[in-house]
Amino acid sequence: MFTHLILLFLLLLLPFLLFYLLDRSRHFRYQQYAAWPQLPPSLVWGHMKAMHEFISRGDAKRHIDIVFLEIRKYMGNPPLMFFDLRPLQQPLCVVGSHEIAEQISKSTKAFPYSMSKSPTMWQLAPLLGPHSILTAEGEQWKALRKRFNSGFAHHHLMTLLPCILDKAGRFVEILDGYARSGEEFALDEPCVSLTFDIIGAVTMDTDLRAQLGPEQQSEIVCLYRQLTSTYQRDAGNSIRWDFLNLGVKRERRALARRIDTLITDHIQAKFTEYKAQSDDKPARSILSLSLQDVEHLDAQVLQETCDQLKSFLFAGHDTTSIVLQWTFYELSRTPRVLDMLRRELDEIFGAGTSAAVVQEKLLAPGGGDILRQMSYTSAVIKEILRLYPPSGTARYMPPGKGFTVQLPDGSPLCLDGVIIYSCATLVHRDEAVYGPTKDEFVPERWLGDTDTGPGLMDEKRNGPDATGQIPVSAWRAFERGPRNCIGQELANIEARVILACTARRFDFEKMGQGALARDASGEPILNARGQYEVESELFNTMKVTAKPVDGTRMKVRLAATSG
Ligand code: HEM
Repeated sequence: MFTHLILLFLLLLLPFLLFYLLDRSRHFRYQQYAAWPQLPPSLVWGHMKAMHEFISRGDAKRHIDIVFLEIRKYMGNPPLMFFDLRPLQQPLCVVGSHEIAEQISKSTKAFPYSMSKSPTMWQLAPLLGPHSILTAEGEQWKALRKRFNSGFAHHHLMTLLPCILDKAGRFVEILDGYARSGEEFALDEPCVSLTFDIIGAVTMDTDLRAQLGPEQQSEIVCLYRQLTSTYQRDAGNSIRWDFLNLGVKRERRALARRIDTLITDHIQAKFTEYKAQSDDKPARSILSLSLQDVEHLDAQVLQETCDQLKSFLFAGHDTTSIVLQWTFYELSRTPRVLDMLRRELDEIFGAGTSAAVVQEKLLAPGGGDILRQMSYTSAVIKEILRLYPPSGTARYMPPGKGFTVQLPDGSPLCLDGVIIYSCATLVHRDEAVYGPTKDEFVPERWLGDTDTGPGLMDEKRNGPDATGQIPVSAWRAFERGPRNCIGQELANIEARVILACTARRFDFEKMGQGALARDASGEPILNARGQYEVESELFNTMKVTAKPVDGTRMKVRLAATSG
């Protein structure tokens, strides 16, 4: 009898419960973020269904940034877009206006280190380590940045030029081999190996031997490659399901532990070596600089240093290899730019195109200044990073912090409680800033302004583009503010050196996706913008960062001018 009464009571309660849930859902879906620009939400699916529809309109492997570009256009170019992905993910706001992106990244009195990083970055903990500079906050982050800043300063990196040139020389040999054999290959592989070798030498003071192939490369490289591949299994998907896959999590933890052991052993050996070294022959790597003031290598310093080396390996190899791949591709289909670039390199380095010629010039007294003279080369790199930024930044402020930005129409918007994705791809392709050529490869737009550093925070230049100049905050491939990229100078030096060694020596030809279209006589078709037409567009896919979808399949030949 009593049980019946309870059942009856529950039955009577059910409509109220349903009404309450419906009311809450309505609030979540329709009212809570009603002021934010968004696609029409569905009561059940939020924006998941609408997003899925956009994704299905093209190749499902395209990077989510490309889908965001399409949604922004559909929505009439709002400065930011809200996506309700609850309950699968927290609400997401994608920012495409440089004025708002700048407010998110800059230091203010209330938020000196800018908005906090997003908790979604914890997915990368096995790759970066739990104490990574990329995810650290507050004073802990500040101390790490201080400890490593001097290692990434220009004058220190210039002392590492011989080692960068040495690795670039090996890269040229590998491409020479492909040119001789004429075989098709994925350019991603030699580019990643090259940047692995450079980052290993520059930061860890070790030869990772990544360019020597699978048999000879260091175990760290093999394990790191295995670990990154666990993040690429659902490449292209915007909603990541691997958080539900406990097997993948276990695999990542096991790989991360083995990498940690190798790196901590390496740090201990180097520490002993540095302490035994005489002061007149100091080691030059970023690791040695960071251990300079360390008297005793306790467990905490060891783990912290290990996490930073892992973070440098991750952040420092993938991004730069992407820049190289897109640069070689765009050069292969833009003869005007290739010609200008080669002319600049001829003027600076003379007629010979071998890596040895470049090495000799750059290592001669005053050689470092040559890198500064490479203005067209720098404009090419800056333009590639505008069109194909490998990553953006994801931030989050818990509810109640009061992190408020001003929208372009002057109204305030509190960003608390929402994952904020400041999307460099959207900012870099904003028609209001870059005009009708926003999607075109035009390095000339940067001539006279090839700097990729923080730039001056001039209010006028950050405001609407009244002067015709591109506002400094509208180029943010390395992000801006206190959490900007610590390795940007290294990336710039690497890219310039590698282009100096290769751009005149090789002609690349894209195979498959992005291959040149040809007329009836087999000649490539030059369009009005000075670019060869392609059969299908090459595009980025999500592989932790944004990478060309097919690994950039290429053939390479020795250029007619090479000698
Ligand atoms: C073209 C190459 C590169 C690009 C486009 C790039 C881009 C970026 C971006 C967008 C961020 C901000 C990430 C965020 O907010 O979550 C960042 C941070 C960072 N990058 Fe790079 N990066 C490049 C090369 C490098 C290199 C060569 C290194 C060398 C170690 C490096 C190390 C780092 C580190 C440690 C941070 C975190 C800085 C901090 O929070 O204090 N990056 N990078």
